[in-house]
Amino acid sequence: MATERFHTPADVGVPAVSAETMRRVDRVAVDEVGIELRQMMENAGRTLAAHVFEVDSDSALVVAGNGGNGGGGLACARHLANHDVDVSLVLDREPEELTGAAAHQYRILERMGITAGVGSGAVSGAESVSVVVDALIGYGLTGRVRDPAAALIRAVNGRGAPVVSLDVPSGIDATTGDKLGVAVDPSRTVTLALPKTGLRGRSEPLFLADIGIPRTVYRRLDIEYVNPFGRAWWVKLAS
Ligand SMILES: NC(=O)C1=CN([C@@H]2O[C@H](COP(=O)(O)OP(=O)(O)OC[C@H]3O[C@@H](n4cnc5c(N)ncnc54)[C@H](O)[C@@H]3O)[C@@H](O)[C@H]2O)[C@@H](O)CC1
Ligand SMILES: [K+]
Repeated sequence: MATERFHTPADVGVPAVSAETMRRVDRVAVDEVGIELRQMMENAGRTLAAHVFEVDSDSALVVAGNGGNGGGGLACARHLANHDVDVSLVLDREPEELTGAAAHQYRILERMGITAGVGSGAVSGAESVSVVVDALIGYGLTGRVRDPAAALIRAVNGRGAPVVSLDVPSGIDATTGDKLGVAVDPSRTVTLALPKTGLRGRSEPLFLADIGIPRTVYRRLDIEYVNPFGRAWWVKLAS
């Protein structure tokens, strides 16, 4: 099967990958090349913050889950706060239940004096939100979206504020593009490293962020890759 490609404005073709292939890319980057997940996450969070600035930089609500997607969103929250954005935070679980990279990122925010609300009521009740960051679920979605994430997604859509989704809109299967029950309806999506096949044909603008994965990673996996970024840190993509 021919590789599906997205295209940059300069007409560079970028291969689209399934969740499974993306997971392999991440694994090779970490295990074979020695790039730590937190390094990539820092780049993801910073670029995501830059996109929030482009949409509106007054006040942001970051909605985060417990995986790598949530970790990127929490890193973004830190960058936003450092740049004087009024940040509020909502998690899909109690902070004590966070694990791994998400717990690490959250602990930093706590020490900065930023604490999270939990659940959909905290999304609906948050005051003055000019943009929402959707970092609930990325390519790690498994099966139909369950509560409390499902209720959080409905509450995010219900706010009517512009939404920036990290990697894939939460609730969309990264490989197939299927809505698994309920999904965030973003005003833009910032996907990481390579576009996911499930993002093909979506109506919101799509951007590809450079999270620092060198081409040797793609070469090791026989993924045909030409630098799509030029000298920039992100690029717009068309499918
Ligand atoms: N190179 C990398 O590995 C990087 C990955 N990053 C992000 O990490 C993501 C992948 O991370 P993970 O594999 O941890 O997975 P995700 O973070 O995509 O998904 C796991 C989260 O989704 C929830 N979830 C999954 N299925 C659900 C369902 N059916 N109903 C309700 N909740 C559900 C889990 O409870 C958990 O909170 C990517 O999409 C990307 O955004 C970034 O943080 C940067 C670096
Ligand atoms: K997301």
